[in-house]
Amino acid sequence: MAAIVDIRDLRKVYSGGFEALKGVSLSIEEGEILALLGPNGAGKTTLISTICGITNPSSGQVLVGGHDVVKDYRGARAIIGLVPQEISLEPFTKVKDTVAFSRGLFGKPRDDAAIEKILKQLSLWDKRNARTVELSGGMKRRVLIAKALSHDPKVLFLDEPTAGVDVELRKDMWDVVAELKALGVTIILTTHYIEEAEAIADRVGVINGGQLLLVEEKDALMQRLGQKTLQIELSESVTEIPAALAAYDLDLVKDGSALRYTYDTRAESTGITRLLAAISEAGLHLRDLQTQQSSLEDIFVGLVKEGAA
Ligand SMILES: Nc1ncnc2c1ncn2[C@@H]1O[C@H](COP(=O)(O)OP(=O)(O)OP(=O)(O)O)[C@@H](O)[C@H]1O
Repeated sequence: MAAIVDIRDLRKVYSGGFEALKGVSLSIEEGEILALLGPNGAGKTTLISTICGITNPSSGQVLVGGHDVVKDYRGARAIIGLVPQEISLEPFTKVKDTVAFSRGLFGKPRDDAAIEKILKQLSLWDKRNARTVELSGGMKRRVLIAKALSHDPKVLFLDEPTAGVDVELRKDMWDVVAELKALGVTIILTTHYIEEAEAIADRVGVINGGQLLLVEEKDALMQRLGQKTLQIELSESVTEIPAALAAYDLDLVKDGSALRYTYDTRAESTGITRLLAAISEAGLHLRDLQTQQSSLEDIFVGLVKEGAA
């Protein structure tokens, strides 16, 4: 698959001197869903705004469909749909008119059939004559997506599409994203929620402090997030892991006074029962047990440490 978005060493220093992007490089394939995961202030919105040509980069380059977003803004913007974080709609305009107006802004000729198709895709057809002020929050978000799709973009950016949205509506939004992907739209979304990335993304990028810490296939990343450790404190320290326990993924920690077992919470069996029996059979006695779940936080910390090493 070809890259539809190509980001090369992108840096953004805001006028006050704050460096919000510190050299981000990333290629996004046509047809994929990429979730950019990161805490508040990580630089997600700055990255999306720069790709969409709303914020100018301090250095580096972004190509969308081969168009440079600075030198050929119109060419790039024509194939980009952007759903901003904030809901801002003309309250008294009808749904179908607000979507048709967005299409006009891109210089596209009026096309009632195209607007009908988009409204039907987003389950808004029944509401086409409603004024946006009359809609629920979830419907308003759908209207924003319809507006972003009105000029038939190839790439859709969703900036925190489910921030402050309840669980049911969030799932609804995930279905919408899946349907758009099925239509061949490339989707880049930002989120704070790991479960959101898990539910819909093909790849996940983790961004923090203006740096892209990793970009990985979702399945591989989630496997790491699903790992848990069990720390087995021993009554008496050992100098090495007994040969009888070689089959288990164990590390000797705390100067031999504890064993650390790493397991996958998603596996059918964690192997803990067998491990504890094997430890007992090997003649070791337990003093205490502790479990710890690896979290995105751990991954951040691990990555930041690796970066600093
Ligand atoms: N116009 C601006 N001028 C100066 N600093 C800014 C500006 N916009 C954003 N920043 C700073 O850049 C950093 C990244 O902000 P950005 O909005 O990109 O983060 P984010 O990851 O989208 O966060 P959130 O999840 O809170 O939306 C923040 O520290 C923010 O305060």
